[in-house]
Amino acid sequence: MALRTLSAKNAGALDQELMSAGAFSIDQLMELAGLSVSQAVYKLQPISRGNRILVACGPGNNGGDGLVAARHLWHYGYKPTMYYPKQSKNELYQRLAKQLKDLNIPFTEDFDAALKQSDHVVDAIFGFSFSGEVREPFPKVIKALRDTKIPVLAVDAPSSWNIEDGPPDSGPGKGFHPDALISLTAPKPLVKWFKGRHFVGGR
Ligand SMILES: NC(=O)C1=CN([C@@H]2O[C@H](COP(=O)(O)OP(=O)(O)OC[C@H]3O[C@@H](n4cnc5c(N)ncnc54)[C@H](O)[C@@H]3O)[C@@H](O)[C@H]2O)[C@@H](O)CC1
Ligand SMILES: [K+]
Repeated sequence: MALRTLSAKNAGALDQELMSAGAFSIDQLMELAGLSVSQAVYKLQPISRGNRILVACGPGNNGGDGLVAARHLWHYGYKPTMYYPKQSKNELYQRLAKQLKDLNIPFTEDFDAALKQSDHVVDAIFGFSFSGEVREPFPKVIKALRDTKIPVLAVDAPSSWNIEDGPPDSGPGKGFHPDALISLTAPKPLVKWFKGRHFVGGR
């Protein structure tokens, strides 16, 4: 089936439209996005085959989706661990992080050590607003995601991929092909290069 895709610009415009004419709030959209991410993990990684989920969160809304997903995963019975090195001062993310801390979900600064003790990883580092070269502290994280044998679910985009042109030719993301992808609202043009299992979720 041919998939219709939304460019980064149009995906941003659609979010704006949902939050104006559509009367949705950002919290609501993020909650639906994160819920979908948690449901994709539930399908990909039955709890009986390992419940340790490492959730890598970036500084923007893609990271926010990861924060929401982790809370739902905890309630399903998984054991999430958070890697969230660039924590935003934005009130929405602070509330989401507090909700996780109140559940005693651990936050780690050592991504490599946490990866070794995980059964599945959620890549919620960058979504449709990623551009340019990957900046610190994320290059080593992207490399670890590229090299690990542990299955990776990418949220909205494999982090470091160009939203329109797909996998990068150089840099830490060269050769990074996650096992699964969940597109939010609608797939982005990069899905043309994606070969793994694909879900669509969110509003
Ligand atoms: N349509 C939907 O259903 C929704 C989408 N949401 C999510 O929001 C995402 C887009 O969120 P944002 O626009 O906040 O942006 P992103 O989360 O994609 O990334 C922006 C952040 O990454 C940083 N960044 C960008 N390029 C970088 C680089 N090269 N190196 C290091 N840091 C870099 C920026 O400084 C910014 O902090 C979507 O992909 C999706 O995951 C939801 O949270 C809300 C609902
Ligand atoms: K991502």
